[in-house]
This record gives sequence, C-alpha cells and structure tokens, in this order.
Amino acid sequence: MTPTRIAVIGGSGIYEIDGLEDAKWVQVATPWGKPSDQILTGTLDGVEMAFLPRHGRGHVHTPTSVPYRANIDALKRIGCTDVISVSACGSFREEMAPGDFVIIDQFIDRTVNRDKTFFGPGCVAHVSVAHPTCPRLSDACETAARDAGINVHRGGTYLAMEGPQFSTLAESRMYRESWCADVIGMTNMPEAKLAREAELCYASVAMITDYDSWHPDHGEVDVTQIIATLTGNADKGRNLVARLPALLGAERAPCPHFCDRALEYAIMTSPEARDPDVVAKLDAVAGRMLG
Ligand SMILES: CSC[C@H]1O[C@H](OP(=O)(O)O)[C@H](O)[C@@H]1O
Ligand SMILES: Nc1ncnc2[nH]cnc12
Repeated sequence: MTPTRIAVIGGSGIYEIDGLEDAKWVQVATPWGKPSDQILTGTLDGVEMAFLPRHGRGHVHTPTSVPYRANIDALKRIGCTDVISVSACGSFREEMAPGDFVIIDQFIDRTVNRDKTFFGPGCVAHVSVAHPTCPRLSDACETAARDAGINVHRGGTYLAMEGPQFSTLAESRMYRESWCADVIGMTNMPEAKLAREAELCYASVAMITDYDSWHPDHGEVDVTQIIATLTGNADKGRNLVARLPALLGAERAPCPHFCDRALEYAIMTSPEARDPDVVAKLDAVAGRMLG
C-alpha cells in the first residue's frame, strides 16, 4: 500500500477548490518549464489533495498554450497518484444534455500543435493508450457523481480538437455522425497520454455545457452560455470532488489496470545508449524505471 494523493485538474470556470485543510498554493519547478499555475495542496478527509487550474487563475492559457508536460510532471513530482480532469465539453448526443456529466473512457486526438510525450531522442518509450483512462478511478468518479445526485453517463468518447475556435458545422456533423464521438473539448489530449507515460491513474469528468453546433434546436456555441452553464453546475463539481477522498482512501493498492506500471515494458532505448541529459529530465516521470 502507498499513500494516495488525489490531483484535480480544474478546467474552464474552475480556478480553485474549497474545503481543503492546511491549504496552501505551492510553486513547483519542472524540467519542462512552469506549470499553468501554482498548485493548491492540502488534505480532505485525511487524504492528500492537489488542485491545479489548467488555464491558470484568471484563465491565461489557451488550450494550445497549456503547459501539459509541466503540469503532469509537477503533479507526479509532488507525489500525486491519481489525476482527475474536470472539463467543460460540448455534446454530440441528445441524451447528454447541458448540466449532465460524462465519465470519459475514450479519446480521438485531433490536436496537432502540442508536445505529446516526455520521451524523445536518447530515451524512447512507447506506452499503450488503448484504454486511456483508469477504470478504478473512473468507478470512484461515477460513484461520487451518483451519490451527489448528478445525472451522470458512464463511458463516452471525447474528441480533442486544437481550437481555440469552436468547430464548423460540417466538422461537428462529421465528428458526431461518422466518427461517433460523444463529446468535444480542447484539452484532454495530450494530458491523458502524458499521465499514462508518468504512470498516473487518469480519469476524465466532462461537464456538458452545450450541444456544439450540430443541434438544429440550439444555436452556435457561445462562451457566455458555456460559462453560465458551468457556473450553474459548479456546486455539482465541488460535491463530486468532496466525495472522492472517502471513496479512494488514504492508502492505495497497486492499480489493477497497471496504470502505475505503464512504463514497465515501454522503454526501448538500451541503458548504454541513453542520453544522460534526457534521462535527467525524466527524474520524476520515469525515475522508477530509469533511476
Ligand atoms: C470556455 S469554452 C472552451 C474551453 O473550455 C474547455 O476547457 P477545459 O477542458 O479546460 O474545461 C475547452 O476544452 C476549451 O478549452
Ligand atoms: N462545443 C465545444 N467545443 C469545444 N470545446 C468546448 N468546451 C465546451 N464546449 C465546447
């Protein structure tokens, strides 16, 4: 058993969480630059917590400029074991209505302008992301959502687009009808891939804010409307997060889905061929395998 530390990455409209004991904002330096913001640390029901606002307080980062590698490295570096992403998303399904939550289990990565791996020349690794989210952590999120009285859907495919513009009507229809995506957002990729490389359990909670542009009875996507929906549902998100420590516990057994051992057979570069500078940057993310 090892100590649990639950990280919450808050998306648009979520820039802090309340109720933490011994709460303090800490700056974490990483070899990948500065994270989006300081990290709010503390405990909740006796469990270590960490909160990072993805876009920074005041919403300074675009979906493209979010320093995804620094964020995941910083969370790993301070001992986080589980990462829960909370994100605003558009819906491609009539039944996934604004105000509902979806526990995501698949992604289609359409982002093109982001650093997607910690590895590179001098230390090459290939992890599997066939199942990019952790079922154990997703179970806890689903239970927390149901107990909080949230209308929650278990399972859904998240289309990650580059943005920052919303989709055209033709794109929206294609993602929905041909690609069978369920929700759309701009940030969960490469975040989920990097969490897997860092051997962190990752779950994604999508808060539906709109119907994107495909829906004949709803207009174009509009940020004001998105923020109004988010604000109206902020209590639900807070309630869900508050229930996680009791569900996950202060001590954790190894992940039955191997998220915390994802690098076990992934590193290809032989020890004598590894670049020491590249290896040094991987101290937090892959120290278990390279140290
Ligand atoms: C404010 S609407 C578009 C913006 O909201 C979502 O951000 P996040 O996933 O961090 O909640 C979406 O991905 C876009 O970045
Ligand atoms: N329709 C949408 N498309 C992309 N990102 C979003 N975030 C919230 N709604 C969105």
